[in-house]
Amino acid sequence: MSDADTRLTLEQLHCERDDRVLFRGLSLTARAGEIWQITGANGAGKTTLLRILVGLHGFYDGGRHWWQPDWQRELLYLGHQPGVREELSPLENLDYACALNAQGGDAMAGLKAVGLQGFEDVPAAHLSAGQKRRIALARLWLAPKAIWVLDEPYTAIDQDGVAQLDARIQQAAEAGTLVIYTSHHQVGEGVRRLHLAKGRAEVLS
Ligand SMILES: Nc1ncnc2c1ncn2[C@@H]1O[C@H](COP(=O)(O)OP(=O)(O)OP(=O)(O)O)[C@@H](O)[C@H]1O
Repeated sequence: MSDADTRLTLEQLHCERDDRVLFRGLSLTARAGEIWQITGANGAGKTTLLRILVGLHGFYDGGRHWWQPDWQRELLYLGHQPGVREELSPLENLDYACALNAQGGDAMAGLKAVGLQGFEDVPAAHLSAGQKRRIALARLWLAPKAIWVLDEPYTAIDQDGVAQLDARIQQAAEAGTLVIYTSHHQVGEGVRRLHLAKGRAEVLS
């Protein structure tokens, strides 16, 4: 691997919330084509770490991190909540998200890929939790981005959807995308693991 493959570097990151250390001394390098799963118990700091990485959690206590140049243009971030507007349809939600994030692609094809064909014009308020999550996930099937940061992407997704998402993540990584996600699922083969626990952050694989 060359330096050109480096997408993200963390150097001695340290974060406390409410006087509780979430992680300290967190250093790692994440490269193109790697898949990183962040694990840890509820409240361990997984969401906080992702929000720090994408610039949504401005205050933290030490260390630094930096991305490849132009990372914001290359970032596809899906937060802990599906982030859909209830009054809009899946198609409108996806168009809106793509416009906000400068992402192109065929929205209908994305919705079809996540099994929402036939629901494209139904207000999101009338959809199930899993279907709302699928609206957000449809972006993974649109124009490619070099960096995916996904907070609990498997939440509310059924077994077939989980298998499909696993395959999509693998496919993206094979095409060079760096994928970082949080999940309580078992860590898959070839996936690197960062575990947060009791103020410690350990790279386990
Ligand atoms: N809005 C907030 N204000 C203050 N502290 C918060 C806030 N949100 C979370 N925390 C604290 O930060 C810690 C880490 O929360 P975070 O959401 O990052 O955990 P997590 O590992 O993602 O948990 P989960 O698996 O439950 O999603 C928690 O212990 C919580 O007490």
